[in-house]
Amino acid sequence: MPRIGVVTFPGSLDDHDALRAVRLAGAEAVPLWHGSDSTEGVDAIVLPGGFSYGDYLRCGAIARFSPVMDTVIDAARKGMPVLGICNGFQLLCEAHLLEGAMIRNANQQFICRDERLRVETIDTTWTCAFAKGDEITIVLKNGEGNFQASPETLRKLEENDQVVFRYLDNPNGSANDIAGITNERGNVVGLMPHPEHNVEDLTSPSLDGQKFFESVISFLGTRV
Ligand SMILES: NC(=O)CC[C@H](N)C(=O)O
Repeated sequence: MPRIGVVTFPGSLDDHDALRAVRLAGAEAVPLWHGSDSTEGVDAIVLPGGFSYGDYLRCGAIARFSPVMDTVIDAARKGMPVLGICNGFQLLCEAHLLEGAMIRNANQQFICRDERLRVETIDTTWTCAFAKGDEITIVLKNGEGNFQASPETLRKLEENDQVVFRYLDNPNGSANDIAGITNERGNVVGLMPHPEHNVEDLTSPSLDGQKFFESVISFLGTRV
């Protein structure tokens, strides 16, 4: 059974939902602590949503220096699947595992609502169970979800097929309607909406989040 770690930082909020989503998808969920420099031999890592270090400086700017991040960065560079959800996506940008940065939502408000997204590429470890062009519903909830990057970086992301999700109805001013991106290798994915909240009928209008976790489990199963 694949082992998927979820890191808890001071101020993480959605680590328990991420652990539950991993378990429901059929993998072993391994809690990881930000202060440890070990990732306990896991096969993949989720950086969850929340308010690490109270969002001081910029969201994710302090958590990026947690001891565990050196190990996460090293593993990601060697190809380990890493998923950053919301605060986790902000953290991946701060750690330079993904390009671009998040600023305040264009309306200066915290936005919490279901979002329609289009899956733009399935060539990643976290989206291979989708079909290209799938339209899915995933909940969004953040204050700094407005993705921005230089014109050169945006061009590169588009040309290399590194835009993974786009908003159908851009809620926050993100450049090119970008809701999520990947690195060149396709093993590191970050997105602002929260797939771990869309895995159960009881609490969600869609189960579209399940496929993120099924994707990585199927990817890990094909790897020797
Ligand atoms: N849901 C989250 O992960 C929130 C991320 C961050 N604290 C923000 O408000 O933008």
